[in-house]
Amino acid sequence: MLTLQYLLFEKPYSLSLKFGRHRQTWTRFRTLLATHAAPVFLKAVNEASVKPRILLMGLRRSGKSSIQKVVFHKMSPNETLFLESTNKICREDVSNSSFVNFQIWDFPGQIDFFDPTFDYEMIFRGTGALIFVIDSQDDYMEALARLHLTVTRAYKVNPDINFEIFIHKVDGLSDDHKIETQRDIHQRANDDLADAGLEKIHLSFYLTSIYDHSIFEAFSKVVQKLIPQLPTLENLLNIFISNSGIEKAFLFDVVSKIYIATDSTPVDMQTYELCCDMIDVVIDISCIYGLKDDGTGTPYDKESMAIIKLNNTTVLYLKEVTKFLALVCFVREESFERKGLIDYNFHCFRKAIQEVFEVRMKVVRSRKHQSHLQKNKRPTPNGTPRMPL
Ligand SMILES: Nc1nc2c(ncn2[C@@H]2O[C@H](COP(=O)(O)OP(=O)(O)OP(=O)(O)O)[C@@H](O)[C@H]2O)c(=O)[nH]1
Repeated sequence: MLTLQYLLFEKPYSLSLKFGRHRQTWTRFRTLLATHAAPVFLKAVNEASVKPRILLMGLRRSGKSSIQKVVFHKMSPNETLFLESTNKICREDVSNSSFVNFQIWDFPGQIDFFDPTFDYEMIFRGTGALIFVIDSQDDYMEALARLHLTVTRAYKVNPDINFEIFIHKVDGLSDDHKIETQRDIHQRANDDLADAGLEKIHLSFYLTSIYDHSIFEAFSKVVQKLIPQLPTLENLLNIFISNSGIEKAFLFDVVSKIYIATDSTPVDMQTYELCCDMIDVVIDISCIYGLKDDGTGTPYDKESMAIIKLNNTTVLYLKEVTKFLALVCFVREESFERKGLIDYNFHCFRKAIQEVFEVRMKVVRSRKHQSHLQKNKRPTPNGTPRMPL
């Protein structure tokens, strides 16, 4: 066992790992904190008081409200057939966990940028990501024109926005047709930007459908770009898996099934789907057998953990990390024989995650306190000092 100590904002930050295979991890861990943690926290401090905003835009009936309902409200995809058209901007706070914390604004399809009552400058100024939904089963020429108008307007106001294009409803397309549609939309959207001299704007494209996990995966990637602690989380996961004989690990927001971080090995869709299914199984079984007789208690708490053995010598291992986060790992059967080692390293990993969060909260609290003091220092309009609250 080796204990690592590093001073972070004058707070001793320690992580003890039992090293299964590699013994030089402490150097990597120290480098991680030095290179990532400090700048990441400073960014978090600056942004902590403002919740990043995600806008859902696109033509009428492209599927915006359905996406929001399926991802964040557990609505079944078939029920979205009965959703009514949105006729005003709907805002919603998503504050599931310490890291997933943002606002989603669902826009009506017919929004008009030239309408003087629509203050798009104010809206785009505080936006982290703009998701533009294109219905791939429909003729998308009008959608592309609207995309161009939206992106150019938004970029002028706020060049830091992430532009995320969901080529949606791909469940109705064959595999070849999907690839062809994505290529065509990608080409046309970028050509339009190049014609306007705006080739520096980067658009990210995703093929999505509410009828499979693609919408959760795409949303995970959108949200990850807004989490300032992402590099720290990824590096902690890398250290954890390499010392525990784990093949792949995801840090999940249990409520939305968005994965907020994973290690640096590539993600494949099937692995992600298995993890989502496992979370569903755990929560469903907990809801039946995990609550008290009078129905009180929560289906997900400190004790939550699950092991599922697949028939291909792989083991799925789920453990609670915080009130809203779960770690889901893929382990080979032979590596899972050293479960004690995995559990010990997991314990250290969880502690590290909690400390990352605590430091952030501490700084947020002190900032709030300082701004409160400053507010009270300012004289009142008639010149008398303010009473301390
Ligand atoms: N096949 C398929 N249909 C979808 C998908 N997502 C949404 N839909 C359907 O598309 C229709 C329109 O969905 P909405 O979510 O109401 O669309 P919207 O963009 O919010 O529409 P407005 O509120 O009018 O702007 C509904 O009938 C949904 O069931 C998808 O991934 N695949």
